[in-house]
Amino acid sequence: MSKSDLSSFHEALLNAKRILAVCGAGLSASSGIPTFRGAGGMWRKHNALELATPEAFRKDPGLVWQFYSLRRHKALTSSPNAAHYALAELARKRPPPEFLTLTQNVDGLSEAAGHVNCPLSDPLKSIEYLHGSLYHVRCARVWCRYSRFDISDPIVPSLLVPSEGLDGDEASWTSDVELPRCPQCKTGLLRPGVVWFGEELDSQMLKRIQQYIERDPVDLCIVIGTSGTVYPAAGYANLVKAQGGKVAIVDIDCSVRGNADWLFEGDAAKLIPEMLE
Ligand SMILES: CC(C)NC(=O)[C@H](Cc1c[nH]c2ccccc12)NC(=O)[C@H](CCCC/N=C(/NCCC(=O)O)S[C@H]1O[C@H](COP(=O)(O)OP(=O)(O)OC[C@H]2O[C@@H](n3cnc4c(N)ncnc43)[C@H](O)[C@@H]2O)[C@@H](O)[C@H]1O)NC(=O)OCc1ccccc1
Repeated sequence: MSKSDLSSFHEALLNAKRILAVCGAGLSASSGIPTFRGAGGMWRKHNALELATPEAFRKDPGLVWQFYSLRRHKALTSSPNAAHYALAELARKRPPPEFLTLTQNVDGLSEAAGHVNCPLSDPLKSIEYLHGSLYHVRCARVWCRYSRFDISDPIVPSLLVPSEGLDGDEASWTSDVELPRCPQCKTGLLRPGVVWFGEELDSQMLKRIQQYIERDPVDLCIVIGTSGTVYPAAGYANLVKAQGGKVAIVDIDCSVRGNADWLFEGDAAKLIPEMLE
């Protein structure tokens, strides 16, 4: 059986009682959302991964807010692709606890495709947002609990994304911009409600995922458009493999991908609908 044998994958999907999907930036790539490692992971001479840290925000909140204002603008003006819809469709056909999706993406495109958690099946989830959302903002002061859902674009006038976008010339952007402030404590800056490097993921969520994987063996793990370099997200497929479950990897470049039962090389937006039909 070749590793890209769709019929054996379909059979495994059909017979699977518990399925896990782990998604990364590659899932949203063909919706026009840049990946982290695409374009060398650089945004204006800054390493995107370095901007996603509490240290960067402490050092230059204006720069970090420009980075996130652009990503909010990009995500708000982008649409889900066929892979987002196919995953949402499978979630409807295989309600919790049959199918759980873990996404590292903060762009809201899975949600926009209707891939949402049904309150009736609480506390069981269809999808877990490992790294938060661009549309959830909260006070940066640890003792202030203020937060809100916010899709305004820009979130404050001075963070308007110049028409030529932020990748344009430096001049179009200054760092002493008027930043969004906390309306509750009046002293704190608001920050994007995403999990930055060095920050803990939501412990309740991590417990739910652990229970999902440990309660009954996961038969099939589908790893979609992720370089598998960021933890704990990158560890779940190996956990499934260690339990005797099977792993399928979908990536535009499978050349460096190791121990999987299936390797489907290509655009997730094209392959996922075929795999999940
Ligand atoms: C870099 C890495 C080594 N560092 C970590 O993992 C760290 C530290 C760490 C913890 N445990 C470890 C164990 C070992 C080593 C290090 C660690 N983890 C943390 O800090 C986590 C928090 C991590 C979350 C960070 N926040 C993000 N996002 C939100 C913000 C934001 O988005 O701005 S991570 C962010 O980057 C990651 C990017 O990875 P991908 O999504 O995979 O994207 P990438 O561009 O890399 O790859 C895209 C893939 O798609 C493919 N592709 C492209 N186009 C397509 C296409 N069209 N179709 C299909 N595939 C495609 C490409 O080929 C490629 O393979 C995503 O997770 C994304 O969410 N917190 C934590 O563990 O807390 C406790 C703790 C803390 C400290 C020390 C110990 C314990």
